[in-house]
Amino acid sequence: MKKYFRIGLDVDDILFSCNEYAVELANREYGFEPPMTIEEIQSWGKTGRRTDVLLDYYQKESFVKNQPLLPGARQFVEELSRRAEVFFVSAIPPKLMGIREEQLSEAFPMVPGKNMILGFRKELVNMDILLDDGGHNISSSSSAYPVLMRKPWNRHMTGCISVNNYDEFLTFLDILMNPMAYQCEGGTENKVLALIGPSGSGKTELMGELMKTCGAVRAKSYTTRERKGGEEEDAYHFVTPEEFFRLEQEGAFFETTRYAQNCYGSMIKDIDDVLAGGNHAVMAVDICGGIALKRAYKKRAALIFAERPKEELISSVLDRRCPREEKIKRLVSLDTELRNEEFCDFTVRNSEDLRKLMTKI
Ligand SMILES: Nc1ncnc2c1ncn2[C@@H]1O[C@H](COP(=O)(O)OP(=O)(O)OP(=O)(O)O)[C@@H](O)[C@H]1O
Ligand SMILES: Nc1nc2c(ncn2[C@@H]2O[C@H](COP(=O)(O)O)[C@@H](O)[C@H]2O)c(=O)[nH]1
Repeated sequence: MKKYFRIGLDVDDILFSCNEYAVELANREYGFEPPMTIEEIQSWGKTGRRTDVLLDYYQKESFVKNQPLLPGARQFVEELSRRAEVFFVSAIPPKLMGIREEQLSEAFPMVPGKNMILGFRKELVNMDILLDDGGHNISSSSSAYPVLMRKPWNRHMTGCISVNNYDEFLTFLDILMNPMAYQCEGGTENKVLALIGPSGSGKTELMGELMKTCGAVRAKSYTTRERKGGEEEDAYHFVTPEEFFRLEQEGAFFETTRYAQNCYGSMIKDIDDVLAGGNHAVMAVDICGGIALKRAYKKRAALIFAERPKEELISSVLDRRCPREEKIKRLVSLDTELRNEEFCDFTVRNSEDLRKLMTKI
């Protein structure tokens, strides 16, 4: 069967451990006290911090030769190869390209050598989907769907399609390849109504409307962000970053995301309790939350895109009572988020549209 999708996979920290392995070697070589952790890696290139020593490892032959294969990487590539044509897209210095080629052929014999694209100009690579952990590679990608693999060093990335692991990526691929299996339709069953859209698009307003007019009940999520001026006290469970990370470590969340440098997460029990109580569950999520909801609830999840003219979105963010830095991040991600409409089941412009939609579903 012809495989229609071309998927480009970054290699470092997608298939082989890179930053984590370098941190391990650096701690051994330099005896850092306290030991260096991957949480300290906050961006690419030299930063004037102790993590700069890591950059030397990436140039070493012995480093590339010994990078450990990440758990599940082989099965992931095998699975992808069954569904699509897989390419490796790896930024590697020219002198190390031969070693990378050997490393990839040995670990992934199912991918032909001609599908290795090695070099630093990733922005020229035009795949259907690119999976990469480098925020700069995602922002500059010419691929149709750049997907970010969430790692500590790309937490600043906002509004883009991102996944936390191989399973989430496979779900995203499935949604693209079999959209009809996920398309929300009418029926009597209560739904999970997920409002999606850029900052200021009216998600909170529409959520209030759904609660008032359709008896929908909000599944409240968790966030580490500060309550914004004028926001209701129970808009979220407002928690400290420490509390959020504790819950995350305990596996309490069924999905989490990062937005404008803050953490957000929701719990499946909160949604299921609303459904079990005989109501529609409603929540506002970013596109990553939308994908996670489709993974869990398939057709029962209605992704509703809140559309609003761009000028109004900008004006709404400028008026938001929150730190200036946060406003900038929200504005920068507007265009990326507008593109996410294509993954939603429905688009609404106002409460009138929403009321009409609710009579259909
Ligand atoms: N269609 C609309 N027309 C005019 N004003 C609107 C519209 N939708 C929302 N607003 C106003 O814009 C502001 C932002 O709306 P809202 O908080 O609902 O957006 P949001 O998508 O939840 O934003 P964020 O993700 O930033 O929290 C609010 O003051 C709201 O009253
Ligand atoms: N994936 C998830 N996204 C969430 C969740 N709670 C909120 N959000 C989305 O984050 C951004 C920012 O929210 P804001 O209230 O600070 O404007 C927005 O797109 C929300 O819809 C969640 O639990 N999971």
